This record gives sequence, C-alpha cells and structure tokens, in this order.
Amino acid sequence: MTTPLPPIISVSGLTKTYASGLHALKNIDLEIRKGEIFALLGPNGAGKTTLINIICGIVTPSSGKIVADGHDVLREYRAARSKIGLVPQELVTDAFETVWATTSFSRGLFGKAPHPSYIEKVLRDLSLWDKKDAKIMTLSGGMKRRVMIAKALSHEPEILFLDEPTAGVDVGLRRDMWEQVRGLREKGVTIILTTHYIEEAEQMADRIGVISQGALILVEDKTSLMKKLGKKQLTLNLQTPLTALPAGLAEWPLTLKAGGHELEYVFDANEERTGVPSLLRRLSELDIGFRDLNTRQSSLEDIFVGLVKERTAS
Ligand SMILES: Nc1ncnc2c1ncn2[C@@H]1O[C@H](COP(=O)(O)OP(=O)(O)OP(=O)(O)O)[C@@H](O)[C@H]1O
Repeated sequence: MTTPLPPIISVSGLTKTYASGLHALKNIDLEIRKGEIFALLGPNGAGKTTLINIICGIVTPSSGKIVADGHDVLREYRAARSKIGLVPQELVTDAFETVWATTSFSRGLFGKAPHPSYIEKVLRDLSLWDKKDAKIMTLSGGMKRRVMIAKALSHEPEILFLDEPTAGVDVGLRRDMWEQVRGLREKGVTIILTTHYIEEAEQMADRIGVISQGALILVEDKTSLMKKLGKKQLTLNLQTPLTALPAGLAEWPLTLKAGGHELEYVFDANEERTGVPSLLRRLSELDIGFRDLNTRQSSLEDIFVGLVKERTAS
C-alpha cells in the first residue's frame, strides 16, 4: 500500500442549480490527490463538465467551497486558475493561426513571460514539433486535439483537466493520447479527465469517481472498482446446434441458448485465468465449430444500476 498523497483539489458541499432550475450537481465532496490521474465517469448529462467548469472558475457554483493548490477558486480566481490547464470538450482553435503562435499566445494569457524552449518541449512531447508552422485548419482532428493539450499546458499548470479527451478519436490515437497523459503524470502533473468509456478509465486512472444525475455516487481506487465492474460474457454462435452440453465441457459453467445455437460463458475478466483459451481449445478438440463469437462487458448503465442497488441495500 502506498500512502495517499495530500489533496491538490478539495471540493466540499458543492451544488449547482442552473437558472433553468436544473440541479446539475448535488452536494459534491471530492478530494483529488496530488500527482494522480482521476477519471470522472458518467453518462451524458451527469454533471461532469459542470463540475470541471466550476473548479476551473468558468461556471459559478450555487454553494460550496473549492480549493485548488491552496487557492479558493472564487476568492482567489487568478491564482487558482494559473495552476490549472483545461482541455475543453469542444475543439476551439484559431483556424488561421499556426500551432506555435496559438500555443505561445495561450501562455501569455496567463501573464507568463515567453519561454520558447518550454513551448518547444511541449510541442515535441505531443509530437507536434514538425507541425509548429502549420495553420491549425490544415491539421487532422487528432492533431487539433493535441494542440488543445499544448495550449492547456502552455502556462506550466500543476493540474490538467481533460474533458473527454478522446471523443471522436480513433483507437490508435486514443492509445497514443493515453501514453501522453501518463507521461504528463510522470512529470508530476495531476490529471482529471472525464469519460464515458469504462475502458478509458480502466486504462488511465489511478482512481475513478462515478457521477450520475449530479451526485457523486462512488469514488474508488481503479483496481478495486474494476473488480466490481461485473463479469464478461462470451457468446459463441455454433455451426451445428447442440441438444445438450457435452460431458467434455463440464468444467466450464456454460449455458445453451437460442435453442442450442448459442453457447454462453460468463467469466470474470479481472482474473488472470479467464478460462476462455482453454474452453476454445476444448471445443476444437471436441470438434464443436462456431461461426462467430463475441464478448460483452456490463454497460455503464448496468454498473450504475448495480451500484445504486448496493447503496440502497446497505
Ligand atoms: N448552461 C446551462 N444551463 C442549464 N442547464 C445546463 C447548462 N449546462 C449544462 N446544463 C445541464 O446540466 C446537466 C449536466 O450537464 P453536464 O454538461 O455537466 O453533463 P456531462 O456529464 O458533462 O455530460 P456529457 O457527458 O454529455 O458532456 C445536464 O442536464 C445539462 O443539460
């Protein structure tokens, strides 16, 4: 066990009711530890962006207190904000500017003196150096997203918020961005990201907070949460339907479905030995062919239902 690091952000009793009367956040208490990657997971409209925007001082809370790196975000807005970099959900860039100009300009906005060698390093780390003179409108979507990260890092923030960093990004680039974010964490930057994807939270985060309908329903270490994320289900579409399960398959808890056309195996994806490879080997030994195979993980909704049930039961 490692000792928990001290909080770099502390949120207490935070609520937000929009002018429309909508309760977007309900009494949120949350501490973010220095140097961690914290993933805020939740469905559309859960309140993730509202929470981030309040911490970043863009949206005013209805009540509550937020301290970022020792500064109250309302009373000491500038001091708090200078510690924070924000990569917003939407790509907002100056289409006609170059990568270099927009990144250097962002640094100036925070009243920081120019520091070309730092900007160069940021661009190199984000694999944008060879595009430094390119106009933003000529870049691909993935590169534009990296420019957003470069801008957010331009003033050397201690804390970086990434609001759905990989929305609309392909799988390869997504993994690439995960690597880059991990690299930033290694340099000591505290990272808070929002995502809809369990996989993303699983790959990236040290801790995960689950937010649903404005309430933070759970905050846990990634490893312990992943254990709760339910089982995985493997379905095999058989070439020839089976009338009964053969004795040779007795060691796997299998179910025949769809009139014997489908074989279903439920396993714990967190176990090292899932039993899947050995099952597939045995099927081949028994000459049981399948046309197709797919696995399904509990959806976020399944998990929320499970979590809420668990809470009401306890
Ligand atoms: N300016 C606003 N005025 C009124 N309601 C708002 C405003 N901004 C957000 N909301 C509402 O607050 C709720 C939370 O929205 P928020 O954008 O924080 O959710 P989210 O978890 O980030 O969702 P998504 O995953 O879709 O980005 C939603 O019901 C949304 O419609």
